Amino acid sequence: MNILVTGSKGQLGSEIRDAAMLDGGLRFFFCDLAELDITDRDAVVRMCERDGIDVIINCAAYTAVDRAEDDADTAMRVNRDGPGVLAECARERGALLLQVSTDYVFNGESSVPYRECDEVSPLGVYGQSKWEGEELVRRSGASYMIFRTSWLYSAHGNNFVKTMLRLGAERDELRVVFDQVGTPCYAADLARALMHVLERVEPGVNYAATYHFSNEGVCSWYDFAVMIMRLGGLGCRVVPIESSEFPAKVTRPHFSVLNKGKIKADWGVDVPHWMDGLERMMRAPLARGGASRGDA
Ligand SMILES: NC(=O)C1=CN([C@@H]2O[C@H](COP(=O)(O)OP(=O)(O)OC[C@H]3O[C@@H](n4cnc5c(N)ncnc54)[C@H](OP(=O)(O)O)[C@@H]3O)[C@@H](O)[C@H]2O)C=CC1
Ligand SMILES: Cc1cn([C@H]2C[C@H](O)[C@@H](COP(=O)(O)OP(=O)(O)O[C@H]3O[C@@H](C)C(=O)[C@@H](O)[C@H]3O)O2)c(=O)[nH]c1=O
Repeated sequence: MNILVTGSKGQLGSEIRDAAMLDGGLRFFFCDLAELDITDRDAVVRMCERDGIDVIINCAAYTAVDRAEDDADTAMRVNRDGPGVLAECARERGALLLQVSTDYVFNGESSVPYRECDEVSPLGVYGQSKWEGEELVRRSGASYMIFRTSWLYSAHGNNFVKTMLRLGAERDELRVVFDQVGTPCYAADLARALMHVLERVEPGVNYAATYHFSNEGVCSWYDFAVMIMRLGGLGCRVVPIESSEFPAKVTRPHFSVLNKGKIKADWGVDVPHWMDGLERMMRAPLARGGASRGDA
């Protein structure tokens, strides 16, 4: 099976690359923006033909949540139009598309973990663009699976954990919101789940499914920050604040925990607890800085 990974130098793409090294059965082709812009239809078709691609894993995205409010055109182009291009190409060649999406498609008004069939109502441009990307994939006629995840972090690239480790080493005190509740997801665990599914897909089956995947458990960004400081051995005090006290362009959902029952039932995917994921990430050589393309 020949697998194209787009946006391969981001957090998830990098973790898939690491996971792929341990898996001999699948043949991967990794491309980031410099090699393949997912919005460039001709380039996507050419590359898929050249490499005989059977599966596309789309890790390319515009992930700057606040910046997207002022740069909606780019966010929409990458997060909506890009998956549309990939889905069309997948349909034409009978390939399978794995699209990655977000908990930010929900408005956070629920008090129980979101299921795949729950109504979406994004609060900002980023969430809206990801939802519209999902819809283009669903309507394309391609064989697809959409994986919504949340609060992704990795030793590769930039994310909340690395920001907390950096700021925690510089400051005595950090103020972090306690009224946004969700579940962090170690990108290595999502990468492993995607590999697990890929190893079990059956040729010729037309998949059309949406799944939720993050780590197990529930916490606020405040709880997450406290645990990061503790595991990082940092003395920085973390002060809980309300979202209104942390200036941001866009409102984040107050509750965006995902229910992962469906992916566990359909594929037998193993889901580690978020604290377990965080412990493993902190042991990775790049966790506290070091050279990673995403850190530039
Ligand atoms: N980060 C998070 O907290 C969460 C992410 N997700 C979703 O998970 C997926 C993976 O996210 P993550 O790994 O964090 O993303 P990153 O932002 O780490 O990586 C995205 C990659 O896509 C590249 N890219 C941007 N535009 C294009 C384009 N037009 N064509 C090809 N590549 C492009 C980026 O390049 P460059 O850096 O040069 O722009 C970057 O290398 C995304 O779909 C995201 O929406 C879901 C929930 C949480
Ligand atoms: C740095 C910092 C952030 N915060 C808040 C801001 C925000 O509400 C929350 C998390 O900060 P971030 O900037 O990481 O948040 P954000 O960019 O909203 O993270 C999101 O990214 C996109 C791509 C997703 O798909 C989501 O699942 C989610 O991971 O913590 C503090 O309260 N104090 C701080 O010192």
